[in-house]
Amino acid sequence: MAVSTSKTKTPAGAGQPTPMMQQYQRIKAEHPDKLVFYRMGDFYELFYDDAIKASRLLDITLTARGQSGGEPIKMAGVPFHAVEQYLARLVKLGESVAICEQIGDPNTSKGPVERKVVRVVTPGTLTDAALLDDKRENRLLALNAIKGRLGLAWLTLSSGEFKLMETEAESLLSELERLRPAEVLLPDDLALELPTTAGFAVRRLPPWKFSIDSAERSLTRQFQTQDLAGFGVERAGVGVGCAGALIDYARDTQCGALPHVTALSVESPGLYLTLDGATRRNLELTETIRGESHPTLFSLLDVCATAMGSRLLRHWLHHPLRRHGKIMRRRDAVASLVESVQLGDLRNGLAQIHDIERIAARVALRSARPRDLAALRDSLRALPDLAARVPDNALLADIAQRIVPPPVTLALLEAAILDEPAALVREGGVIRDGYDATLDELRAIQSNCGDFLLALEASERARTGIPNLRVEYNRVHGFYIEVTNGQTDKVPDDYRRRQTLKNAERYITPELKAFEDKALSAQERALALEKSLYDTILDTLAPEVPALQALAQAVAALDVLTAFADRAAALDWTAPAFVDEIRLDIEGGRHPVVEQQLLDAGSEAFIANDLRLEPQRKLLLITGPNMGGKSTYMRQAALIVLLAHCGSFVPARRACLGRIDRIFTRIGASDDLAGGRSTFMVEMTETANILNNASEEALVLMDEVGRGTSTFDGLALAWAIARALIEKNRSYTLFATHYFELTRLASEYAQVANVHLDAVEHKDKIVFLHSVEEGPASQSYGLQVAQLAGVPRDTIRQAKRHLVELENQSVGRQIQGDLFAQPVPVVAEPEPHPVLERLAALDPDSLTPRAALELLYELHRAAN
Ligand SMILES: Nc1ncnc2c1ncn2[C@@H]1O[C@H](COP(=O)(O)OP(=O)(O)OP(=O)(O)O)[C@@H](O)[C@H]1O
Repeated sequence: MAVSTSKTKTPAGAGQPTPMMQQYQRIKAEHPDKLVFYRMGDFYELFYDDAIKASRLLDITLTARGQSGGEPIKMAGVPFHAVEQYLARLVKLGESVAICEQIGDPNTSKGPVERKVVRVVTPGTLTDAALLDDKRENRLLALNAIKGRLGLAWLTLSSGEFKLMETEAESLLSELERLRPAEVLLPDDLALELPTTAGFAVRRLPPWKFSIDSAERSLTRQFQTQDLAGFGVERAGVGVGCAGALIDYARDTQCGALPHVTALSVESPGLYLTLDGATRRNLELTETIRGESHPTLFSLLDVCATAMGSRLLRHWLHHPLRRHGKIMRRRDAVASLVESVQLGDLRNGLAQIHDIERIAARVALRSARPRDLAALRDSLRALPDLAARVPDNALLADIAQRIVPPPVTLALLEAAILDEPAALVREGGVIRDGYDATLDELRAIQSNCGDFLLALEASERARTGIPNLRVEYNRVHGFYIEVTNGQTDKVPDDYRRRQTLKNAERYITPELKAFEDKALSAQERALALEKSLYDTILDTLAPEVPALQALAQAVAALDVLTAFADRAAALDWTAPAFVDEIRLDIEGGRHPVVEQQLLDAGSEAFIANDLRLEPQRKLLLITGPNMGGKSTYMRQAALIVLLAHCGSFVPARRACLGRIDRIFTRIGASDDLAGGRSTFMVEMTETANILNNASEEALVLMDEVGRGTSTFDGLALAWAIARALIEKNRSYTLFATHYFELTRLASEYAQVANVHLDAVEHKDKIVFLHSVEEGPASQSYGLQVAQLAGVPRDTIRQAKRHLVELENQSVGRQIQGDLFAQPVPVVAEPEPHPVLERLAALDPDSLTPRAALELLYELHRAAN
């Protein structure tokens, strides 16, 4: 727990606020929605409500100091040297912080030292290495919706990537899942509920910030262009408005320009396979359903040697390509890498490369530290060797061509920066000897210091006859001559006492004083000179930033392709083939993550399975016992398709993929309690999305749809949904179900086939075979699985008895058979109403008028 002990002026006195508090209030008024970290000496202090909030969020002590306007001033503080760790925590909690530094000189200023907000830290605009996750992009996103059109613009400040798109308003949630922003900006008059559990901070801005006019002004100013014609954004009006709001916001947070954000590009929706939010979650691409980072497809594949590679891999997994041409370029590059004898060396070479992308951004933002520049230099130096190892292939040759170090940058860094520079410029020890003559001279004065002191010591010993006299230096007292107490009577007249110790006296002489002045001023001047040389180096590097960013992208792509090759070789994956047809043909397919888990656990080997879908066989009804492997089989199909579309090899013996435009999944039960939707409601919302949007090129996975409601409702729904998928959507469909009745669809439709996962009973135990066979399953083994799970034997026995009763009843009534008799299912035969029974039984001709009237009253009573 940090306790503020700042000794600087306390805001004191009742009545009028002190000048310092007036200054604080002025600054706070400009940042009402942020926590203001107000620098006071060695602390950042927070006041009033900010202090209360920070003390709660950061668990720091809340104090009160002095009064302002008759009220005690609440205050909390954090030490300046630990500020990063507090910022990291606040930003994680979605807070934004304005950092207000002392920029005036406390010794010369009258009244409070001049202070200014020098940067604003918000969740979506982080660039500090200490606050960023190496393996994840940090995105700021702005969105708006006008007349059913959704505009989105997003910026990754740590790389300069700036994009926009326009799409239908319904895509909002899936786009948020795809882009995973850290912070979202939207107009404050937009009536839109964003998911509260999505892990991003939300900031509402005045609507005019999103206007096209304002956006054009901000964007042309940013890019220094006359208009936006060169960016191809004319047809994305809502998106342009978002881009404008976003760039203004990002500039404000950095309190200055963003020189590395040099272009804006439009992302067209048809570029990637569409994956909705549920699908991304269900397939556990980068996070498990429980939100953990392991085991996922990403954790299996991420053997990238650089952080840039890891981030690009994450991006590729969420953006599988659609066009076969581009995919095959990547796949062929992976194939050449798999074949290459240099693969190991390439990976070692990549491991030498630091995070050029983020360093370049810090250069642009002028926050690059000396060690960033040293790391940049070492990385650039390693590039030619890396490029030389790239095997011969079209895409790889393109990449190799782009990983050439910019010669001027490398030469400058090699000449200017020490091999291992100090962490901070103000400590000195950053600029290499020989880079600047004046700096060399100033440094020579300091390093000659030692010789001078030794010579002076010898001559003073000779002059005074004091053999143990010493000439020394310390930071507090400067230079001095030390004489032990027994010898002080020998001290000459020109010695002036500087300090008295217990056993010795320390003196200074005019000669030593003159040397001290020269040495200390040389040191100060050297530090100031290093600082200004460093600033000039940053200036010189700034125009190179776009080239460094392009270079970083190329290194990242090489890294991901190399990681794909490593995985392909290590995990025995094969290159997929692509055809321009409707077909999905997988031989010996495996689920990559489940397979690895089985391997890690040392259990039985994963059973590979085939899958064939084509226009004459478009829907597979998958039956089989619980735990049989239905979900695994379905998910592995989606993962193989997705991996293939990323350019990776796939876990199969052979795979041939036709045209696919989307992957939909309706898998597993998940309550969306925060969104106020029950399991069944989530299930039906996802199903509605599929039925409304899946085309014949979509891959649809339906896992036990209908199980969230009563048996008959569920069965009837599953039946109708399957028919819609066959007749209307005609998508590639895998439909797992426990409703055996659905297996009859195969006799009704030629495009439907039954497959099942097998199990056998062995000595009252069930053994899962995990192999997919043609035809429907013969039984469900539900009770055996329950027994396996440890349900008490008594309960299992009772269940068995009840099962027999149920089966007898259902045979007697033949209820489920009716479902398939007609296109419109009759779910259950209703019990005949007593009134109807009575009416059916009577003979109207035999009734008197009076008896008829009485009967009418009687029936009326019965009906009510
Ligand atoms: N092909 C396979 N080879 C080896 N083990 C497998 C295979 N498929 C599945 N398994 C194992 O069986 C477990 C259960 O598989 P899965 O969840 O796919 O079953 P399921 O049929 O969907 O069950 P439920 O109907 O209860 O949802 C997996 O966690 C995995 O350990």
